[in-house]
Amino acid sequence: MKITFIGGGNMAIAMIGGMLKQGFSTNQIHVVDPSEEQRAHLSHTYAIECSSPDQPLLPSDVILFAVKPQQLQAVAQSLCAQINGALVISIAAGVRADTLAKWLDAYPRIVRVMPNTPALVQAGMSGAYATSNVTPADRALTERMLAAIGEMVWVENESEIDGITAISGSGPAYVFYFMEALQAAAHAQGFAPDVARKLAYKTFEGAVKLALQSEDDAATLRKKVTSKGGTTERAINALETSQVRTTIIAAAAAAAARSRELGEES
Ligand SMILES: NC(=O)C1=CN([C@@H]2O[C@H](COP(=O)(O)OP(=O)(O)OC[C@H]3O[C@@H](n4cnc5c(N)ncnc54)[C@H](OP(=O)(O)O)[C@@H]3O)[C@@H](O)[C@H]2O)C=CC1
Ligand SMILES: O=C(O)[C@@H]1CCC=N1
Repeated sequence: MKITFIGGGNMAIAMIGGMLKQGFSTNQIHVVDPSEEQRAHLSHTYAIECSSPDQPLLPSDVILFAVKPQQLQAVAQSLCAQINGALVISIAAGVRADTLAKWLDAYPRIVRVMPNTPALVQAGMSGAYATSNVTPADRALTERMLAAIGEMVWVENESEIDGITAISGSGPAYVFYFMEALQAAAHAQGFAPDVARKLAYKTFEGAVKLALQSEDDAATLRKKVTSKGGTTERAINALETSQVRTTIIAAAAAAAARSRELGEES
């Protein structure tokens, strides 16, 4: 399988890094990016071949669009004549498959994927939607690629990709936000930055590990930490009073709405 990434930014790097660690070889991956500095960085770090957008595409089984949603129309139209029967995958937030198909002169075989950056450490979570002309072999190709960077689910309705974007696509940023806050809290308790970081990160690691291995749901695990009249109860009460739970749900809804909006704008 040969894959050409169109765009070598943050998400492409996370996918490529994860794929290379999981058995893909450097000659299976090619990247097109306009920045000479970015191409040099990718070639140097991952030993993969990179080219600029004005050079012809190399023959590929998969052409994966990893540019910003606002860049996708111009980029897709400029490459339309060079798709040559490859499976087209787009990871751009919001942009609908039929919109991309139109920019590619009614190209029929398109899969929309919403990955996330933990792909870099093979702990990614991706959602995928296939248009009706995507073949079983195309699905298998997509699954092979996504299995290398973590877990994946197929969705039947394209609109579900907006929800996936809001939860697992953007989700790592919400988690990092909470980690930043916990680290700041540790610092406020007088711990040095390196100790504060360790306390916060290891607490996340331990809680996630426990939740993944436990038969208890998250609410039960939380209650097991919360002694009656104790310290955790005070903290959880403060979170509830500040409506943190409601705010997280509203934040994810705002992300899903932005995904739909990006679809309307494109
Ligand atoms: N970051 C994330 O966690 C996730 C991102 N996504 C989606 O992935 C896509 C990429 O996001 P992200 O990696 O964060 O963005 P980046 O801006 O980091 O990467 C996009 C890259 O595409 C390059 N580019 C611009 N024009 C062209 C062109 N003509 N040909 C080839 N490459 C080009 C950009 O170069 P330059 O900067 O010079 O313009 C940039 O290096 C977006 O559509 C986003 O919605 C999906 C899931 C998660
Ligand atoms: O913020 C964004 O728009 C992209 C999509 C999901 C994560 N990053």
